Amino acid sequence: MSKYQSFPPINLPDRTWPNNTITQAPIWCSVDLRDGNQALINPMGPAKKMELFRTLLQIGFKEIEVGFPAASETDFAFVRELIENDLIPDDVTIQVLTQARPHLIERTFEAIRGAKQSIVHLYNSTSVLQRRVVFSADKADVVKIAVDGAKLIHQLASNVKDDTIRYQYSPESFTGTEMEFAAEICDAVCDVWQPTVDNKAIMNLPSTVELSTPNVHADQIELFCRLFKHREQSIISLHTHNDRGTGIAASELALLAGADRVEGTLFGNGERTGNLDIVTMALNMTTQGIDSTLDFSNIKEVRRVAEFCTEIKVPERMPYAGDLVFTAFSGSHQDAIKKGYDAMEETGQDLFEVPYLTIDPADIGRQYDPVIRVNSQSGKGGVAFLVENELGFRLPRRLQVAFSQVIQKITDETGEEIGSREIATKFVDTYINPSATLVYRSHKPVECDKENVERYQFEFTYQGEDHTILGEGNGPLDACVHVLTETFGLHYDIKDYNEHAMEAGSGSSAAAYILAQKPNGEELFGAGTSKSITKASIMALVAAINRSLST
Ligand SMILES: CC(=O)SCCNC(=O)CCNC(=O)[C@H](O)C(C)(C)COP(=O)(O)OP(=O)(O)OC[C@H]1O[C@@H](n2cnc3c(N)ncnc32)[C@H](O)[C@@H]1OP(=O)(O)O
Ligand SMILES: CC(C)C(=O)C(=O)O
Repeated sequence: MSKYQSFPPINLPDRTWPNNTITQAPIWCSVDLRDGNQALINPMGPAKKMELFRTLLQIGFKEIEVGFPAASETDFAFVRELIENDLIPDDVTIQVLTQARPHLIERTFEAIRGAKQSIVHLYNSTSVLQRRVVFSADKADVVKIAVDGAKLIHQLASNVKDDTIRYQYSPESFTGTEMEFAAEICDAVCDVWQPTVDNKAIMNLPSTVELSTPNVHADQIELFCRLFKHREQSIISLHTHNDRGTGIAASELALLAGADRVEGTLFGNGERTGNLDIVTMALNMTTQGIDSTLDFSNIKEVRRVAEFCTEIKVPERMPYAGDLVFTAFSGSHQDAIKKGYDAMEETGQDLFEVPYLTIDPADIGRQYDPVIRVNSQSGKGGVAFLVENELGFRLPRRLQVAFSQVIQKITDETGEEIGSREIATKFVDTYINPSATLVYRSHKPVECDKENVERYQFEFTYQGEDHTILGEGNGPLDACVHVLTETFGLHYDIKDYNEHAMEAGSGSSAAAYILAQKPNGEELFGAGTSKSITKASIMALVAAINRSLST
């Protein structure tokens, strides 16, 4: 016999879940303060618990498992503090976990005394393996543990006035349990609790350990729902762990299979490989146009609190929240992202359609500017994107190509990433303010009696000497070209010209780009920016000439 064996498939040829789609958010329950906390090297103290609780409220959780109060004094005191200081909003229900042992159940009820509404969460393990090696119990013994626990809970709850207590049962290690037995034990618990359609019990079906592919998990949920007699009177809840790295997929498919509720934690903290990551699952819904009901519009703050409370860092590649997930280094990605943003701006469309991005980073409080970073693997698109972001210049295509070669040379030499500020500075130094032999001071129109000819008076400083010169042409730029050729012997033709208005607030109203050509065929770009488009274009021409003079 080999050391490992494959997980047996579920015999469900008429499964329906593959034809379903997720159309609405489930009921979410955060278990950060319980399952998340019990898995920490340093479990949270009261202050951290309170900070995390407040953050969970801000995110919008309406059900929060606040601890295992019978297991620890810290948890007990925390639950008391929430209740006694009236810190639980009216629309939020706290949940507390207990084993099916009388002294623990009794202590749990002491903890929740006075709560406006609470969920008492009873669990015992039901899997084949745990029955054999942990409890040395047969099925009947395991059902008895659950039923005895359920009876005591029912009895203690009936002493609490106003019916403020709801019931939850978890056949822990559900995924390693025979589905017939899981349904049998849940039905036995429900026979005690007598849930109704208006007052449902929660049946939480934990993938305590993730044992199979997500489709098998979905089969298990669908089959359970068929076998379970109290389906109509129950909320079916999921609690996936991530041992195979597919906890989110398992929960998503299990929603298709009929589940109503999902337990999980922020960024997937929890035992071993962690619980289901609610942030990712919720934002996956957002990207499908579904209102997740949770607010992650400031994901950086959620991450800060989670990292502080758990002392665990969110990895760089973590969906939505990781430092690098809105960053494209490679050229073709950068090019496509830039084109995507440009196309959206041009069409003014609402639908977010940018290649390589599933969500608008701004929707979760992240910024556009780190979307693209540049290293030796980058191309013109990324460089141009950053120049536009930093300076507002929309470079013509040929200038994008030319400038990306300038940057490529730097990144090849250093072997490192180059920041957007550094790129912007390089652009300005190269194309706007190269070292100046020729300085443009001013120009103004003067009278001219020739037909179709304009005359201008220019002021230049050339090689340190000031000059006031008259020039003629079909416009100021043409007149300038003539003046520079005739007065200083600077013979340049204008091969290409582009201009655009700058974004409001940039301080300049226009940008101009000129590709100037020397008689020997050499071509040089220059750029200029000014409130006057004419000035911007003369400055661009002068910048191109200065570049040629300095090489
Ligand atoms: C999958 C999950 O995450 S479940 C939640 C797990 N969380 C925790 O365990 C964190 C807090 N736990 C604790 O502080 C402790 O385990 C306590 C206080 C709950 C119990 O402590 P102890 O009484 O020392 O028992 P211990 O932790 O060793 O538990 C094992 C005993 O509980 C029994 N047991 C375990 N789970 C259950 C259950 N759900 N219902 C009834 N009995 C149970 C076991 O059979 C075993 O009994 P035995 O000692 O007669 O063999
Ligand atoms: C108590 C249950 C829900 C649990 O934490 C698990 O099975 O992982």
